[in-house]
Amino acid sequence: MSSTDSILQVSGISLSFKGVKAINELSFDVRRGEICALIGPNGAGKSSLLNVLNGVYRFDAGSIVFEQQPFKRIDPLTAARRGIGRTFQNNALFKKMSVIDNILTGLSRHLRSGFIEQALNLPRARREAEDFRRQAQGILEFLELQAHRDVPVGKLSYGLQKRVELGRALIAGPSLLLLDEPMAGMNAEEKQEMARFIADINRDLGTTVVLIEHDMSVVMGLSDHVVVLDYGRKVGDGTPAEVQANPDVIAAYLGVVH
Ligand SMILES: Nc1ncnc2c1ncn2[C@@H]1O[C@H](COP(=O)(O)OP(=O)(O)OP(=O)(O)O)[C@@H](O)[C@H]1O
Repeated sequence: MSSTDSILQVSGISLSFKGVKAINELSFDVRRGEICALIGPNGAGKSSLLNVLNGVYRFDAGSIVFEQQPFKRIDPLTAARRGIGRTFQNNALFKKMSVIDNILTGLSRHLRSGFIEQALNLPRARREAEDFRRQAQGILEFLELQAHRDVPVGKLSYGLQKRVELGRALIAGPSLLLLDEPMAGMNAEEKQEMARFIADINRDLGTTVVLIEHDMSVVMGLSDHVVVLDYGRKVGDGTPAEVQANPDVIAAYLGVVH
């Protein structure tokens, strides 16, 4: 793979918490336009890795190149501005706010008008607000959430709430979308729907996706590329079929109940 094919190059990164190596000399590439799944037993370092990739944690060693630009001291705001979107394991939506207003919170980092302009509802702030609502409307349609537009998020089913969270990450137009267990806690039907939306985002919007998922049938059906972690180290990297046949991966999973 040439370097222009890859959107993300992780080279030899390590991260420790008081002597615990959460990530240990990890290297892998994510190809532009692919869906890459991160799998591995509990505590393998998957969430820590997503936290490194969107600037929540700072890695101790190694290097990361995103969109041909190195990043060392990136923070979540800069990561978002550079095109890295993220959802979390436990969603952090505003339960009393409507679906559309929750989705709009995903744009607050992109405001061009200042606080005073917004408070006084000056023309630039007004135009910006209209622009943002149009974008949110587009996301609602894409994720088939129009019927729930004005409903407080807390009144929606769990599966729909997770879809709103996806919309909130999507409205900022990320080129790389990091999803931390997007199907956790869902029933089979909700999982299938979420998998369909992730595939649609990837195909129709061209968004590269890196996701953490425990359900192997979802991973195998949805991803182009699978990276397997165990104790912070990479133990497998390839297509779903390659990874499934890898003896090290089988060993890492033996006896592990997910
Ligand atoms: N903020 C933190 N402080 C201290 N230790 C941490 C912190 N975050 C993660 N760890 C440790 O780093 C290791 C990797 O944890 P991490 O949550 O990244 O694993 P994971 O693969 O995402 O697990 P899970 O599937 O359970 O979410 C674990 O030993 C964990 O206890």
